[in-house]
Amino acid sequence: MRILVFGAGSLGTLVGGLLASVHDVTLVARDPHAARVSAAGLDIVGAESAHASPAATTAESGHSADLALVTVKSFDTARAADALADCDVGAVLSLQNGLTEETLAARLDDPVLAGTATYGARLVEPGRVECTGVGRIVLGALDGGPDPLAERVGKAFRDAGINTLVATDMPRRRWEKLAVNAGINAVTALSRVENGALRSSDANDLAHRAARETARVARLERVSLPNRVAREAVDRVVEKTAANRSSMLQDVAAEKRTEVDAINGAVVDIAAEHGFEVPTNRTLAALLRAWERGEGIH
Ligand SMILES: NC(=O)C1=CN([C@@H]2O[C@H](COP(=O)(O)OP(=O)(O)OC[C@H]3O[C@@H](n4cnc5c(N)ncnc54)[C@H](O)[C@@H]3O)[C@@H](O)[C@H]2O)C=CC1
Ligand SMILES: CC(C)(CO)C(=O)C(=O)O
Repeated sequence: MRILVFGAGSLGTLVGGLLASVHDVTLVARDPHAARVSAAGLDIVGAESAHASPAATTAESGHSADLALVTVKSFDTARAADALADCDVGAVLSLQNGLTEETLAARLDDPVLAGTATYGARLVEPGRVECTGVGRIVLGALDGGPDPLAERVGKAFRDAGINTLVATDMPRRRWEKLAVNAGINAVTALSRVENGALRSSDANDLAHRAARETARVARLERVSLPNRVAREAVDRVVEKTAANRSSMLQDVAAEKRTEVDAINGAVVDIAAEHGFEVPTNRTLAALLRAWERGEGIH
């Protein structure tokens, strides 16, 4: 399969590097990473280890591929979609956090698949990515149900040794992941604690409230996600990732823009479309945006 990875930073470089063992992969990245991969290939270290030699470029458009993976941060999705509109791709798959597939689907005529990733990745330096945890890619039709295209993409991932599940219930899975991220990411980022601190602190209640509100909005969107399931998902992920610093906490610590708009912000916006108020998500989003503005992050 010819695969374009749009936005090869941490996750895109790891997944693209693994896919390159059996597929024809091109990374769209920024220099000096793109130049380094073009010249000397890339090293995957940590929980996975390999040397891979995908093509790499800084050119955003004009590509042709069977599949485009979108791995930019959620706030760069619209720009990625506009660049992909000038590429000839058979399908698009997002592995991002937050609700980004709608942005892609609204701007592209190509079929858009939904995906989630629990692999951990960190770009250590140009040309070198660390796999900080072997997780799983889950992908499937954006609206749910069986999908031959998703099956083909899933097989291509598995052929490259990537732990992959093709799911027929992506709407529920996306909203459950959104509930987890809405609860854990914003609360840990604002209180500057590891995920495990949510086991016992007052912040635990805040995370549960954000997740329950997200479940309520999912149901308004006709996605079956009971409050209890969303709350238990938060508790399960807190237990499994107790020692982790959430991606949003890492962004705040590095004084980088967060993905709050595609997580808590998306919950607020979709709730508003239904005339529904989500005060916990609204407050969390407002605090994070106030921090971003205060830091001068755009
Ligand atoms: N890193 C991880 O372990 C995981 C990340 N994710 C999600 O995956 C997404 C990506 O995360 P990371 O890889 O950590 O972010 P990252 O910031 O390391 O990578 C994104 C890359 O896209 C590049 N990019 C953005 N616009 C571009 C453009 N127009 N042309 C070329 N390159 C462009 C950036 O330069 C950056 O290197 C996020 O939504 C994140 O939440 C999900 C699961 C795990
Ligand atoms: C699951 C969780 C909360 C793990 O830290 C995550 O997805 C993130 O940090 O973005």
